[in-house]
Amino acid sequence: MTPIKHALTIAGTDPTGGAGIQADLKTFQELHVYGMSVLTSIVAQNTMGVKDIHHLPIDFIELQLQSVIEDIYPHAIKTGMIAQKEMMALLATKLGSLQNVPYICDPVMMAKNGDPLLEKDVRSFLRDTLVPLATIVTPNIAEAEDLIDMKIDTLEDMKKAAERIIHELGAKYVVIKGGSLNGEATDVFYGKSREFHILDAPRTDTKHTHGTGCTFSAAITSELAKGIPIFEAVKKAKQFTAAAIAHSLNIGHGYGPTNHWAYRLNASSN
Ligand SMILES: Nc1ncnc2c1ncn2[C@@H]1O[C@H](COP(=O)(O)OP(=O)(O)O)[C@@H](O)[C@H]1O
Ligand SMILES: Cc1ncc(COP(=O)(O)O)c(N)n1
Repeated sequence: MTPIKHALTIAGTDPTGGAGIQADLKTFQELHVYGMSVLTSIVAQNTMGVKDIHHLPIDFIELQLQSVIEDIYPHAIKTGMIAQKEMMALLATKLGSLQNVPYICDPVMMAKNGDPLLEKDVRSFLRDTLVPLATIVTPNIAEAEDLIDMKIDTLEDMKKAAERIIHELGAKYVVIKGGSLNGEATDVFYGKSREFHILDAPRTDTKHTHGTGCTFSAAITSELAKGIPIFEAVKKAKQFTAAAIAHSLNIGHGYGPTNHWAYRLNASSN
């Protein structure tokens, strides 16, 4: 029997189930990894936007993390919405002390409608604390622009930004997600081997992309938990997310959620 792999997400919540912790757990389950979660912030949000955010006390985040680690040791860990400097400092200490656990840093900054999940003044702290520890960091265009303070309009810009994220900020690998640029849905993968890989998928003409970034990074986390090599993990995550967007559910009144079970249905019909 294949041994069970466990993945942990440390992130904020989305009560409508499309993004944040909820999207991560659905993705882990679909990719046959046992999912665990540590909550950082409880977010009153839906597909239309963010109404309010309640941050959990630092001691309580630490206690949740300790409760998981001492009992069911994760094979991979991702962070999503980490909104306060104190949270970043705690997680940098804790994640820095874990040996050989792949760490996927999704530098979440805002919801799909543009509402902030992370205030501007703490973004540089994220860049300096968590990003350098990452096995892979997964910014979208706006997040990459923020991390290295440069405008990104073209594929060439994405490649330059990827180089700077690796060589200046210190993550091992990066995938910059091009979902918000025009044309195909093109992402750029780059890392310590200094090779670029361009990941293309046809763009689905839809506004229902709430939670795509969370889903993508959670899928990478699942594959790394299974011990899959990093570029293979990113390719699988791209396919998983593309299927989830292509078969999005058309529910809610704003930027609707993706379909986390679409990849499974596609796979079983092939
Ligand atoms: N309309 C779309 N059609 C197909 N793929 C998409 C679309 N929008 C985003 N993607 C893909 O979904 C993944 C998540 O990207 P993106 O939506 O840019 O992240 P975020 O949610 O962090 O803004 C990337 O692989 C991106 O290329
Ligand atoms: C708690 C939380 N985390 C992240 C996102 C962004 O999601 P995405 O960029 O995947 O649409 C969100 N809306 N809420």
